[in-house]
Amino acid sequence: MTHALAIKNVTVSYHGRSAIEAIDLTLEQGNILGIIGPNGAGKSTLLKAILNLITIDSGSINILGGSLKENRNRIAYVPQRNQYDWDFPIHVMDAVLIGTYPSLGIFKRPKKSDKAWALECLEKVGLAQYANRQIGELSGGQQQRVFLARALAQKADLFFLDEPFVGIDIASEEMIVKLLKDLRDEGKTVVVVHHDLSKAKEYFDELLLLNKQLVQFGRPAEVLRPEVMRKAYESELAFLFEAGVS
Ligand SMILES: Nc1ncnc2c1ncn2[C@@H]1O[C@H](COP(=O)(O)OP(=O)(O)OP(=O)(O)O)[C@@H](O)[C@H]1O
Repeated sequence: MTHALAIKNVTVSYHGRSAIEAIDLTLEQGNILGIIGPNGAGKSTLLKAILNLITIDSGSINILGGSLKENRNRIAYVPQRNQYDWDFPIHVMDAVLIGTYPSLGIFKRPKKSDKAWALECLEKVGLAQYANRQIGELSGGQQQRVFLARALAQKADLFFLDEPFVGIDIASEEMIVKLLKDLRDEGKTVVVVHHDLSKAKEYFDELLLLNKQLVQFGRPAEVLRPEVMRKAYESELAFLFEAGVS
């Protein structure tokens, strides 16, 4: 089976300062990977590099055995919630239907079957009854579930989510985790940028601990060891102690 991701020696910098350095990673399909690390560790940068949203200085990134361009239709991306304009007037159903556009073509009207599939995806996230609401009227957790429904509508094989649990209620978080595990059980791959370490063991099959460089990659039990975590969080802890927080 081809790898979900094969990242070789990837470095990215902004204005001459490196944000991630020499990252190597091979991820098998059928896993949920959590990308963790302190603030400014380069987690979002790595995700953007994989998705070709920023240019890499060096290295190579292979997705599902090919380039991003070749596999674009097999990839779904849920950005951070704060990257959306929630006042933009769009119905929940239409937001999900956008997920079917790769097969639909952007100027074609959705068919009955597209609408039925979008509704099914909304059902999976428990929001079918909100199909005709404006998206701005929903709670943060519901909005995040709509965007997961949109990703599901895409029928992707590889899902990327950037901080999906920030500012959402616990019921939505649990529902999203369950859906991600269902996707994994179907053989799909899920990559999540995440900063709350307390649930990391429960949520992820693999963890990538980042602090500009790759500190550790492996099973949560291997990565979440104090001596490993200290390597990544040392400077953050030193800062907190200096600031008088204990
Ligand atoms: N557009 C940009 N221009 C310049 N520097 C940037 C830009 N985006 C990120 N950086 C810098 O690159 C480094 C990595 O940032 P990044 O957002 O990838 O980290 P992160 O681990 O996702 O952080 P956080 O957990 O705080 O969201 C940081 O030092 C950040 O200030």
